[in-house]
Amino acid sequence: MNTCIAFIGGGNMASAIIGGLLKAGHAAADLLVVEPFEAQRARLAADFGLQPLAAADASLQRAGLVLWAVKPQLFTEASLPCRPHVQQALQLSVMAGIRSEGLVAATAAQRVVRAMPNTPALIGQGIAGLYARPEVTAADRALVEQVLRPTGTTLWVEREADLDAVTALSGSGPAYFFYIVEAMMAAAIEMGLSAEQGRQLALATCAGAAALALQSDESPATLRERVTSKGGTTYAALSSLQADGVGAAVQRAVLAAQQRARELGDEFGN
Ligand SMILES: NC(=O)C1=CN([C@@H]2O[C@H](COP(=O)(O)OP(=O)(O)OC[C@H]3O[C@@H](n4cnc5c(N)ncnc54)[C@H](OP(=O)(O)O)[C@@H]3O)[C@@H](O)[C@H]2O)C=CC1
Ligand SMILES: O=C(O)[C@@H]1CCC=N1
Repeated sequence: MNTCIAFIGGGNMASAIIGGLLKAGHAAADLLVVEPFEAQRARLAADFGLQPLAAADASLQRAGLVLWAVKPQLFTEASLPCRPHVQQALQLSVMAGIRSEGLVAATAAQRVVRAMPNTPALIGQGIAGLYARPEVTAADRALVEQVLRPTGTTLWVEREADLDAVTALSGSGPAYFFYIVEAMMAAAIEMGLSAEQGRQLALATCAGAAALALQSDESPATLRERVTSKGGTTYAALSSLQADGVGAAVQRAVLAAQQRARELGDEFGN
């Protein structure tokens, strides 16, 4: 891929994608980054050998793809100085909640793809939901897939509103998982294991369970039943989870994230 890519915002998500692109052989000279925060520019220079710009300038016109990775709250401010330079490029946004109409309005570009990645992208094991506006070509879609491939897998959705569900499920999802692991670790300590033993046992169990579910033809419900001996320990734990309404609470939590994604869209996304 010899497209020049400009990143607007060089934080966590941008760094995950930049790291993947460089590993996949993309030339550093064909990566531009606009990053106003000096310490972050220094980090990008040290980690990737890049020379980020402190502010947008005409060099952005080299970019065939502009990747938006600032916080949604800062999008309007970040887009103003970029607007004169990016109209011809394909726009790829990873910002939660900024709708594609808002991207068209702010950049005056027509070809806009929204992506919702997640933090396992940092180790190439992310999953990103993707939505393309009708003006986006098949070649544009292929380029987006190529850019995100080093960060993990991708999944296209047909309706833009579905990205709010993707955000709630897989975008924020790693945090739900860490929350459960934290609770398992706290229980380990309560039962007299060390924090490190608890961490190892909880994480290896979760990683193994996820790998098993991914490889198996059986549903997660069937796999759960296989762990659960009649009158045994798992049954005791699952009964406690059920009595505490944990399943319903998780569903409500995911819907709360979807609602927040919609609100961000209403606030910032046009
Ligand atoms: N973290 C996650 O799990 C996920 C995040 N996202 C989305 O990715 C986007 C980035 O998130 P994340 O990487 O975590 O955030 P970060 O805060 O790490 O990165 C954003 C970067 O943009 C910089 N920035 C601020 N203002 C401007 C500007 N005017 N022009 C250019 N750059 C600017 C920030 O600098 P400074 O620090 O000085 O403000 C910061 O370095 C968000 O929109 C988020 O919704 C999507 C999926 C998952
Ligand atoms: O919390 C957030 O808003 C972002 C979007 C998905 C993950 N982090």
